[in-house]
Amino acid sequence: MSPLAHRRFLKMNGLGNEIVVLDLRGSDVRVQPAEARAIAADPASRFDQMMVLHDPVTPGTDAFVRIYNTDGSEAGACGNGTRCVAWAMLDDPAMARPPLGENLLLETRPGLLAVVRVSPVDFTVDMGRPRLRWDEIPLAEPFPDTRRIELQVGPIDDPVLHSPGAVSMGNPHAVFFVERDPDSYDLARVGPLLECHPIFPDRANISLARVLDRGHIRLKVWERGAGLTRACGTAACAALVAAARLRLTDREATVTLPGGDLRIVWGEDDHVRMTGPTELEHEGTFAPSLFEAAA
Ligand SMILES: N[C@@H](CCC[C@H](N)C(=O)O)C(=O)O
Repeated sequence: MSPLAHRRFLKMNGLGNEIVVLDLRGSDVRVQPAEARAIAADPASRFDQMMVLHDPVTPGTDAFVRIYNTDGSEAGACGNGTRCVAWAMLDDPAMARPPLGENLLLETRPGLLAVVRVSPVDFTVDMGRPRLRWDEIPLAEPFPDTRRIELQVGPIDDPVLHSPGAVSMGNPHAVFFVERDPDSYDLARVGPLLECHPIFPDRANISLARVLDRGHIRLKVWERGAGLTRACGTAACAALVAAARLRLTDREATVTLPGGDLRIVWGEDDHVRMTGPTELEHEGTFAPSLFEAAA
């Protein structure tokens, strides 16, 4: 039987980005990709990302968090999920471990994330420094300037999408700036092709960004390993960074996604901070039968 059978989980969302939080602290259980896919396929535990809590690795941190996409792949970062983890670790009766104050320090594969509570359900996450060098993103070939990389969709002399900014927020992002409403593009069709384009050796999250004014971006995201989602925190950070690098916006903006608004600030200390809400939907336990096909 899978060690995940009968485990309790929380189904949450961050602006409609579907998140499952699973606490594996105190055990050495690791989620296998097939188990993650089985959990995502069940309507009760459907997720865009599953945030799995493990015992802290670095002294002074509150937990080590592994992040799984719907397709079972692991992601280095998830902004909306990080806020949900913070809520769970502070407020869920089974996951909260006093004495935790109102702040947390979480660790993920790429680094540390400091989280500050700003209301009962809103959190600010310090998402760290954007990585902008081609080999850090990573891209498959050298681009001295990642503000606009050579990549286009459509006819060579009249592309539909072209020259995205490339940014890593702990995970790879390509941000295409568009003139029309992002909903008027068929992102469900071009997203999978761009996600797996050979220029992105680790695949990439693909965003369409329309700058409404210097403090406001409208964004739609095709997520690596998860598809179209209602919100993506790291994509919102990447879009603000890509836009500010091109002087299209200031270093602070509201990013409006299908699920709602995130406030993003790229500070003078080079750290990107994201503020947004969390919502608890329900809790549940994984039925053993969920994992039969995954065994
Ligand atoms: N929804 C997340 C980002 C999820 C990770 C992504 N699909 C990847 O593989 O990098 C967010 O809120 O940041």
